[in-house]
Amino acid sequence: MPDPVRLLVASRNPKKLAELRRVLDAAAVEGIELVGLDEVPEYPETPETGATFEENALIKARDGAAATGLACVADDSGIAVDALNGMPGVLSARWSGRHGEDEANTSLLLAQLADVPDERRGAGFVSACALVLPNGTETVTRGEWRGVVARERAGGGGFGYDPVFVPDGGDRSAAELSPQEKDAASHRGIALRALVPAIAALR
Ligand SMILES: O=P(O)(O)OP(=O)(O)OP(=O)(O)OC[C@H]1O[C@@H](n2cnc3c(O)ncnc32)[C@H](O)[C@@H]1O
Ligand SMILES: [Mg+2]
Repeated sequence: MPDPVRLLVASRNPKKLAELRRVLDAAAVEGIELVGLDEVPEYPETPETGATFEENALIKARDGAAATGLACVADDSGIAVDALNGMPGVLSARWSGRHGEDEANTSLLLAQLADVPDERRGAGFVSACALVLPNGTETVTRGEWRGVVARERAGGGGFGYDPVFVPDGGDRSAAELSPQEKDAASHRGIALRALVPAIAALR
């Protein structure tokens, strides 16, 4: 058996990282070893200031591939709310001002939508996943998960806006789904599964 190909999974969000690993593991691509950012020397990271999810995912994956010489996969994601003309979008992680403050971000979104009636609370989680190879080859995929923004939080699973996002076709929030249920339907699950053929081709 040849040595496994090492694939860097570039995310600083432990809960998102766990989802990335779960979906890639479930795809059971043999001969690929997933490597986390804590297993490679630290490298400077370009700010995620792209105008689109695709640009930001590429920023993260290009940094990882260039710094380590490994193939690198990265996700950039967020929630696009219809009544806010697609915002927070690429600003989802820092909607309340600071990067990664889930509680404050969710509270602000609920407050902004307080007067929006039930029939206009549609939203979509969006994920762009990028795979960048050391030779410069780039592949980007996208997934979307439609639902509505609830009026209050429910559930303790997931992360980010999950407690206030109720996916279409059910009445539970994303934070009330099992990890497997979330992976099967989610934006990131869709985008990552679309990337699997390109990952399998690394071997
Ligand atoms: O950039 P990395 O290090 O991967 O981790 P991050 O958490 O900063 O991730 P993003 O920059 O892509 O920001 C995505 C934000 O969108 C939200 N988000 C994305 N996917 C989500 C999901 O599945 N459930 C809930 N919120 C999600 C969440 O608030 C994240 O902070
Ligand atoms: Mg980020």
